[in-house]
Amino acid sequence: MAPEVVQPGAKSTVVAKPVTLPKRAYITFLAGNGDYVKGVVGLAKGLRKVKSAYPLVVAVLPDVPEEHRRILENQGCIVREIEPVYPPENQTQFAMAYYVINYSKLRIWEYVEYSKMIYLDGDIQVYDNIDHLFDLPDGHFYAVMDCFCEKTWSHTPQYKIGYCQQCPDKVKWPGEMGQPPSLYFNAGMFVFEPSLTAYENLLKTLKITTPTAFAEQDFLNMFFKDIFKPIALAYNLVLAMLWRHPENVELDKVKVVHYCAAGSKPWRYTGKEDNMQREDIKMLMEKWWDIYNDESLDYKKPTIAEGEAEAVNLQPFLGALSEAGAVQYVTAPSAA
Ligand SMILES: O=c1ccn([C@@H]2O[C@H](COP(=O)(O)OP(=O)(O)O)[C@@H](O)[C@H]2O)c(=O)[nH]1
Ligand SMILES: OC[C@H]1O[C@H](O[C@@H]2[C@@H](O)[C@H](O)[C@@H](O)[C@H](O)[C@@H]2O)[C@H](O)[C@@H](O)[C@H]1O
Ligand SMILES: [Mn+2]
Repeated sequence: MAPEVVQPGAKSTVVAKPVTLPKRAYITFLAGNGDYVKGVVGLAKGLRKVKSAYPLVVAVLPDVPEEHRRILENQGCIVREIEPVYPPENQTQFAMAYYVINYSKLRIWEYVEYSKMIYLDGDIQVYDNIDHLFDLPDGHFYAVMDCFCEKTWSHTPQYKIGYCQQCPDKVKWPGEMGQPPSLYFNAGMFVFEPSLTAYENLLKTLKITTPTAFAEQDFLNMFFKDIFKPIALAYNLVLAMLWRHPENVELDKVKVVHYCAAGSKPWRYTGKEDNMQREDIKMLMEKWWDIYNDESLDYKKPTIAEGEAEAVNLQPFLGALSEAGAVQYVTAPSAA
């Protein structure tokens, strides 16, 4: 039925098309039946504590057990299964053997129902609201610069000569070694726009790219080199920065902490590894556990109050109306 046309002078109650705001979400990645699920529960509760306005999507590999998926759904997460992504056959020695599964992160570019997403590793915690990052201009890949000083980098020329992008003047890049490395981001946190074109290009390019030590992190740095825009360290404190570049860190201004240093996963913390007895590390462990153990931060399913039930029942009707396309006018006889 064609929508009635408003007669001039008639009063009309416009039932306008519900405005669909561009969808945004945080997203993380979970693999295996081990203890990283604790990291994701902590992240979900941390985002709730800072009153983020957006949901947390969890891209899970098929090997994540039903029980873990239930735990995450009961924490308000949107759990979505993804197929693994493997790099081409290779003899590469990854910095950590398990990095091979991290290529599966590439699946998140397929979530085009979201206009913009913020990816966060499961070993990350958000201590201040960072929703404003969703408003960064489109067309770029935003992430925080990494550090090359940990032993995990010992295979690289920059480590061998003591060069790090966090302090480029301390040990200068020698001219005889050509150009210094391009700015390089840590792939534990980034702001991106899902896109099927980018997704297809990522998978196609991966097939012809020789894997390297930092797996998908190296690959993403190569792929997004031209549109990568560094954002402040406060948005992804790679823990090693505390002892490698303390002059660059203002801990009380840090909004996001990335527990990626050896021995720093809070749910596995023993304090035995190098630097794990530092006072700032012990404080950050306590901060993480305070949120993880805080039951007041557990997800509570929204209940529909009696009166709202009617409104909620209207939704399908309004939805159908909006499906009809044109703005609907419901004319009422003129009061005059
Ligand atoms: O057994 C694993 C290993 C990794 N991950 C996911 O992959 C991310 C990247 O791995 P990790 O954070 O351990 O790398 P790091 O940042 O420590 O180098 C993790 O944060 C998790 O989200 C996972 O779910 N299960
Ligand atoms: O698969 C490669 C991983 O590479 C990165 O971790 C590294 C990196 O941060 C180094 O700079 C540290 O020295 C190291 O400890 C840490 O593990 C990302 O955090 C992770 O999400 C993932 O991409
Ligand atoms: Mn990590």
